[in-house]
Amino acid sequence: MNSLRISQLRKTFGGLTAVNDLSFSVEAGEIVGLLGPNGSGKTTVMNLISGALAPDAGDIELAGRPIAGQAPHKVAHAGVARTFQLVRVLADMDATENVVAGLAFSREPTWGAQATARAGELLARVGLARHARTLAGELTYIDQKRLELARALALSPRLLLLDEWLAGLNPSELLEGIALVRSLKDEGVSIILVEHVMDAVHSLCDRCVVMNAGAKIAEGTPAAVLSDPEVIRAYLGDASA
Ligand SMILES: Nc1ncnc2c1ncn2[C@@H]1O[C@H](COP(=O)(O)OP(=O)(O)OP(=O)(O)O)[C@@H](O)[C@H]1O
Repeated sequence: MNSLRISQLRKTFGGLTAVNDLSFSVEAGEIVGLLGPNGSGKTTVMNLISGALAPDAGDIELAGRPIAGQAPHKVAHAGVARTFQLVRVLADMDATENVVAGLAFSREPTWGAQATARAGELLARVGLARHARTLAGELTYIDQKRLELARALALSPRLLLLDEWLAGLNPSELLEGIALVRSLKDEGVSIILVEHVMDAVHSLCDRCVVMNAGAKIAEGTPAAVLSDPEVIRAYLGDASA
């Protein structure tokens, strides 16, 4: 049971309410798109789920266990892994070592030859087999994104948080990326996708939650929410601001 339940989640920064009584859930093997204009609170929600930030109020439960306000390593052990909007890799270590570092922090840590072999499998999975010994800092931007995903998968996540992971890919890389994300869903991983690439949202998301100014303004299938007048107004208002 990989489901995530978020209820009445709230986070303020000084006088600004970045997340305003937000509630939604993600079922096992479901991909939920978290959408909204710039500054609507999406990354803050990801930070609250992963433990990078503690909420001011509200509950977050993963597979029935409360995780809100716990330290990031505890949340990771509970089964939450993430990629970042701005890629974070260990630049002076090679791709294999980056993934081995992830494996050391997983729920069932592995080291040595077993970890190296597992890292090789994960690198192959994300299309990086030929760069196993390339320094992470020397990888292209796209390959660093792949590496970050391999490291997230090293945690054997129940829930994967993808923050604009498909942004900046060329059309063929995008198709590969979409197929990869879909294969994770097929394995039962629950996924929250923060994404501005609408082709990806349409083809991957079972459901979308749309935020504006910290609050949920719509929830439903990609087609339904993206034709919702309030959603269109929120995006156009943002674009013309
Ligand atoms: N650490 C922080 N301190 C103060 N304000 C913050 C902090 N983090 C986010 N905010 C503010 O909270 C609001 C929501 O920001 P957030 O980054 O969550 O939005 P977003 O929807 O992810 O935006 P984008 O699509 O541009 O990444 C913004 O007004 C932002 O300036």
